[in-house]
Amino acid sequence: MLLGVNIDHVATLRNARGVGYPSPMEAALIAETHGADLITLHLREDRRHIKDADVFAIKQAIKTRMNLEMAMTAEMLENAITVAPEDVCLVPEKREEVTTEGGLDVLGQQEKVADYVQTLHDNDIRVSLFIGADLAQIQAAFDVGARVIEIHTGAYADAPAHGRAAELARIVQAAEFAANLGMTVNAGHGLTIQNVAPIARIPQIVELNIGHSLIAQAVFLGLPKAIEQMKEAMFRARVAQA
Ligand SMILES: CC(=O)[C@@H](O)[C@H](O)COP(=O)(O)O
Ligand SMILES: NCC(=O)COP(=O)(O)O
Repeated sequence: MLLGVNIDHVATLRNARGVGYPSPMEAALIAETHGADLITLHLREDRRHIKDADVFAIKQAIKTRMNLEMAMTAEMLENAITVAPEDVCLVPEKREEVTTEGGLDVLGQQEKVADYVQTLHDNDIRVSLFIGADLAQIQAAFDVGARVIEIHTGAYADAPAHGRAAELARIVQAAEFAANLGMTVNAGHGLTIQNVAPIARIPQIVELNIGHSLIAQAVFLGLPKAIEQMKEAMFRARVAQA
């Protein structure tokens, strides 16, 4: 199981004072040196954390691969084609949101999503759609040509203890459904060292993208240790499940 380290919130800390540190570039290089299988970053329309210069510079510097998260806008599409990351993950964005609240509504905009998927594929960029654990949305993702999805685990992560099992069951069913379609299944959002194991035990999920909680842990433990702890938790869960 692969770990994508999302470095958005290194940029949040940097931007708090408008200085050049902590550097998202340095975080990306440390992360991939200490176990990250890929680097994920979300270039939001409002640039509240990651900036355009971060994306261009990090793409040149990393040795693993870049998973660039972006909204479906002409500006972001042009950026993606110029930067040419290995992966683009299309995510919904609302200016007023604190974080990504829901999955992409593929069903309600199939033609538009299909156009973005095709254009990115034509530029040799693999496309993942960030969607909720919703079978109709997964089918729509397949129908518009996407062969990778990232299941939004926020509802699971935010669920109260008595509601978590139901959210987990939805993710298990969604992962099985997507894998049966031949899709690559990733997952992410709100995952922590405390809640990651049940998600890591889902055999069809091949990659987790984790950012906020990992960077938070890094404040106290350092980034290498935080990554090591997360990979250990994922590995133990996987082995226990086997
Ligand atoms: C798409 C997703 O779940 C994460 O990448 C999240 O968007 C991180 O960025 P924010 O914390 O700014 O929402
Ligand atoms: N797509 C999920 C991601 O990249 C990281 O989300 P989070 O761990 O910051 O909530």
